[in-house]
Amino acid sequence: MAGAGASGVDWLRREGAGQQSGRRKQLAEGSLWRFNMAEGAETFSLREVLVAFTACVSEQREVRVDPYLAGWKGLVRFLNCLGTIFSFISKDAVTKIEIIENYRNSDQREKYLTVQSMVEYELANGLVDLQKRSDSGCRTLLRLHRALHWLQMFLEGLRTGKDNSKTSVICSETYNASLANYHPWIIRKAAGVAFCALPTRNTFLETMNVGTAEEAVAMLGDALPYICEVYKITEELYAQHKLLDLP
Ligand SMILES: CCCCCCCCCCCCC/C=C/[C@@H](O)[C@H](COP(=O)(O)O)NC(=O)CCCCCCCCCCCCCCC
Repeated sequence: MAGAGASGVDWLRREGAGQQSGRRKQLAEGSLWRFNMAEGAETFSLREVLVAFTACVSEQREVRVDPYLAGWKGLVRFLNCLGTIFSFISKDAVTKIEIIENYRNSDQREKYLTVQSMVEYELANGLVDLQKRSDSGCRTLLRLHRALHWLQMFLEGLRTGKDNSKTSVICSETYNASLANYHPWIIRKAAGVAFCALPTRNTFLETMNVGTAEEAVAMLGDALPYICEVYKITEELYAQHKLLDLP
């Protein structure tokens, strides 16, 4: 993939974005993700999150659900480290992650192995409500998918920002340009207040537990193309099936 690995940081190739290694096959099957997530409970490392997203896209360009959820779980852990002011956001993300995880643990788990198989299965079986809010996998994942767009822009803003830039400004600008369009006034207001509690860019990058701010920036540069790819494939799939406006 263009861009990935170009900076000479080889953690991505080692960890998941390289060839179809034995470990990647395990990742594809999902077992390792569930194991890791149970083990890794309290700590946060950006590396773990980014590795999860780099392992999402299969050779057939399908988006694997388990690493997708593992990536989000890691982000939620990070959000929890930032303080209770963010709990209303992490609670919502957890609810959505759990809805999809429950499908992955149900009798129909194989149908939810990839986003493509989930869409096909739910549409073919009339499980997607086009008129009103439901707990379908398609509708739930769409909320995370929209948030992934924000994440992509936010991480890019952090990566390219100046040393002394304000994380709160990067966060609110990217939020206003993406996710805010789907949120009512009250949520936008609460989010705006929470953003004010964010530390400066360099402190924020150091909180990611991957070394210095420069090392975190290099890692973001390596991983972002993979996050963009996950977003793009999902966006195209949802557009093709006219699912982008699910209530
Ligand atoms: C770094 C600071 C993180 C700021 C997070 C920015 C995103 C702000 C999202 C505000 C969401 C507020 C909570 C409620 C949302 C729901 O109304 C709304 C609609 O749901 P519904 O249709 O079921 O009613 N839900 C959503 O849009 C899904 C939101 C999911 C947000 C997950 C955000 C996780 C953020 C992780 C941050 C990690 C920072 C990156 C570091 C490497």
